[in-house]
Amino acid sequence: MATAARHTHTTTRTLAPTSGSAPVPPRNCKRPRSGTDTVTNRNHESGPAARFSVDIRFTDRALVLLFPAWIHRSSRGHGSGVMSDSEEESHDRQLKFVVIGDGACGKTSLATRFAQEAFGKQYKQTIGLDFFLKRISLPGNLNVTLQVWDIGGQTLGGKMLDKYVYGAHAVLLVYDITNYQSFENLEDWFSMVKKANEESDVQPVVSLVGNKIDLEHMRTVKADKHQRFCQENSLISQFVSAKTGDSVNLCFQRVAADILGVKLNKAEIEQSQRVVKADIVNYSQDTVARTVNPPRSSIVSGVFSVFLCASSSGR
Ligand SMILES: Nc1nc2c(ncn2[C@@H]2O[C@H](COP(=O)(O)OP(=O)(O)OP(=O)(O)O)[C@@H](O)[C@H]2O)c(=O)[nH]1
Repeated sequence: MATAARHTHTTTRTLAPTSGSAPVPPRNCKRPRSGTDTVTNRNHESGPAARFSVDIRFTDRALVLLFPAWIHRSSRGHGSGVMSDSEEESHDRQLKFVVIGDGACGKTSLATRFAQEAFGKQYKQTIGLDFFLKRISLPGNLNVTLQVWDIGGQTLGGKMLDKYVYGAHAVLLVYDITNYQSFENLEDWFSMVKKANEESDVQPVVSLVGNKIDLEHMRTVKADKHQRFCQENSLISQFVSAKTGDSVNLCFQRVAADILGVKLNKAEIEQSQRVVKADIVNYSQDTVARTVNPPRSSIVSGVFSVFLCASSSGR
């Protein structure tokens, strides 16, 4: 992750529990502000433990989130702030996972299922960026904390997207298996990933993730199309359901294991394929807004105000 660059600014923001409202943009957007602001982040647990400060560092190329040390060592994501002495002493490796793909393909649901073991039927568009933390264990007593950056589907073509992606250890390219357009648009998302990391020494491990496999009967993207895309681009192939939890943990574990050169055995793979029984619902096309990305020229990118400010000062 890049930390040194010509123009480096640091500011601190306090991430507060959920309420669903978007952050208020600062009045002067010429430069990143320093000091502490309160950002309302809908994906964070409520309660005092969910409140913590994050240093945000802007560089020419990247946006870097610096989490407080206790979060790095905490065993649960999103601020379960109670630690034992032994936890205090351990220090995990952190990996940055960026989750991208069209709006409504299920990125937030995937991250929420993974980090919080929860699923919401209602669609709430992610504005800009949201993030989650979760510690996982890999074979060989290897603990690793995953920073999951959930990028709003409307950011494609926006100014900040390459900064979010730069320096990622892993990129999950997510599409909805019932929505062909969301698969087709992955070409654009993938091109952006390659461009963003052109000058980076480390290239991310990229995985193609077909989500909503609980809706197999509505599939419009054939599995062989998915496999071909993986073969042509050397991607890790995965199918998941954020709704049922099918293969969600495995999805993150496989990629983390690949990055760290760890082999998962059959028992570990089977254990990670835990499925939650879900009701079969009549999945009406009208009930879920399909915000497939429009042509590039008409994209309006909405991001946290602080990130827009960084954009205008970083170049
Ligand atoms: N049936 C089914 N529905 C899902 C699944 N994953 C997500 N959804 C639904 O799809 C809708 C969109 O999910 P989100 O996770 O908000 O999508 P997103 O990709 O984060 O969307 P943006 O914030 O616009 O980028 C929601 O109504 C979810 O409940 C899944 O695995 N199966």
